[in-house]
Amino acid sequence: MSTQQSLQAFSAEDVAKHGSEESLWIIIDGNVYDLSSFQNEHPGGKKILKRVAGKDASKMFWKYHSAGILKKYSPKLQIGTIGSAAAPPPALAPAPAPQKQSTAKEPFEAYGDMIPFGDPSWYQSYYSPYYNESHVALRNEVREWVESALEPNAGEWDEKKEVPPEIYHEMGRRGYLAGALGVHYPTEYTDIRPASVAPEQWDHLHEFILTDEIARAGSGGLIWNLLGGYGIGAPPVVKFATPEVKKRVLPGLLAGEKRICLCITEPDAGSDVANLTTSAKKTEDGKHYIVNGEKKWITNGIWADYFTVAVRTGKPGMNGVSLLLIEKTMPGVNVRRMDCSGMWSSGTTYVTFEDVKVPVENLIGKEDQGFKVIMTNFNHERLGIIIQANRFSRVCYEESIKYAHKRKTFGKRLIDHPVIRTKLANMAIRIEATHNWLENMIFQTCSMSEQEAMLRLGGAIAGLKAQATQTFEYCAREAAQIFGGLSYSRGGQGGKVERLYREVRAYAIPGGSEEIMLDLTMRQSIRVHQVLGAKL
Ligand code: HEM
Repeated sequence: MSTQQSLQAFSAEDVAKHGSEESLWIIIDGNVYDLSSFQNEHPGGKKILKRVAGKDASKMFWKYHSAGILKKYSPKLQIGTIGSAAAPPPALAPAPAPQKQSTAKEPFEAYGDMIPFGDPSWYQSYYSPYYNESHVALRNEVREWVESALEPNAGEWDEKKEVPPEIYHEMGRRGYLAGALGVHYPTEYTDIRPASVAPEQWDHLHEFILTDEIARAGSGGLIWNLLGGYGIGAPPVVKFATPEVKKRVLPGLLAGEKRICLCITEPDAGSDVANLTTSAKKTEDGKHYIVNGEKKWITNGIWADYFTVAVRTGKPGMNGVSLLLIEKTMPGVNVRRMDCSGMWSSGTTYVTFEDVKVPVENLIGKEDQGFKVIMTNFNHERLGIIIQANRFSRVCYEESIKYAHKRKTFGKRLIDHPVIRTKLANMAIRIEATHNWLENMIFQTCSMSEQEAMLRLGGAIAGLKAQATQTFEYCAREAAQIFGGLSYSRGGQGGKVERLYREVRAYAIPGGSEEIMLDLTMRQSIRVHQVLGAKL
């Protein structure tokens, strides 16, 4: 295995001497790869490599692969570069770190590959009122990690239905878990600090950037593995658990050493939360609850140490619901993996509670007032879904525009066909509309109290969720059409699009289905605006 340190400088003539099966070297973009051993395991076949042995194979390589392949295989196969310097290849070069202060008058330097609409506009040197240099620094830090450690492996992990636990620990060590709670950065429960942002500066825009950049790996399964259970299961504990429980539970959770999930949905109660039936009956001595019931589609359940569970402690309807922190070590907690059409590495789980004895100290918030706790979770949960769905739409668009520049049909590139440009434009206009509204909403949450945001933004965020998931569905479909057969087989150039297409429903249904969201948009906005003075 070669490392970046041991790269050597070669000339084209040196490479030409290795043009046989016994010693098979090729050049891609000025870098030299030794494929002598790899040729037998090359998924595209051995013969095709022999044809370019000893030569510059850049054109052929880019015809059949996307950039992630080089990132994944370079450490193993790259032995040098053409010319003098043994600099890291472009695909592995660390992201430039422009650190200019932004004001509404001065945009940041361009970042990323500048594909039109391929990144949020403030990455591409457009003016924005929202961001400062700490956002730039975090963006660069996260992107570097995602591009080197996550994106090249996302497909493999999804097929295996498992992300190495080390990656989750790394989320903790980097302070990303602590920064993903929809609240201030909780320095009171952890000594971990993010590398690029002072904890007191950390705001909802940082969390937005963190989620958006991780979503760029193009796998809902991966991002739900890392943030799916935690991002909705941990905030109620942070906000409403007793000080003793917080002290005992939070340090391990924030460090990524322990895992948590949120259990609300049941086989018979999804968006209709007020009708859940999992029961929690108090023992006669008043010291415990005995919990019985089933929870379904629980993200991360199979790996969870803690379960934030909605239970019925009182009368029917929303005023009889409470939240309990149930622990894996308590007898009677059982989990089994569910088979779903997508999100494979997210660990979708069926959880059963059978006579689980839970100390009353594990109550989160007040008895029978769990519905309020659940309500305070919604904006954060939905904004997370929106951020991810919109970046996935962008990934579909970005993959498509790149592919459209290399694939030729009827004698010209796809991008030269007006029908393909129209498809790309229809994707881009939806993505940009969603992103701009999303930035505005997150900016509001930075400025409003949580209570105010819950009341005033609930309707708009519900509408934005519907818009984001409809956009995702649209973009996944259009990208699949552009990729043709490549989006129907798993892996390879259309791999991200194939996977994302299967993940669309995981965004349009949970966290409030599109139908419920659209209705809520109007119901809640009308109610709030009547209070604010709308004459209707
Ligand atoms: C560093 C060198 C190379 C590596 C690491 C590599 C790796 C791979 C991998 C992992 C795949 C599976 C599909 C995917 O995940 O994209 C693949 C497919 C393929 N490769 Fe390569 N490859 C290399 C060079 C080349 C070259 C130079 C050619 C052509 C001369 C080539 C032609 C193909 C073809 C035709 C496929 C099948 C594409 C399809 O299924 O549509 N590869 N390669």
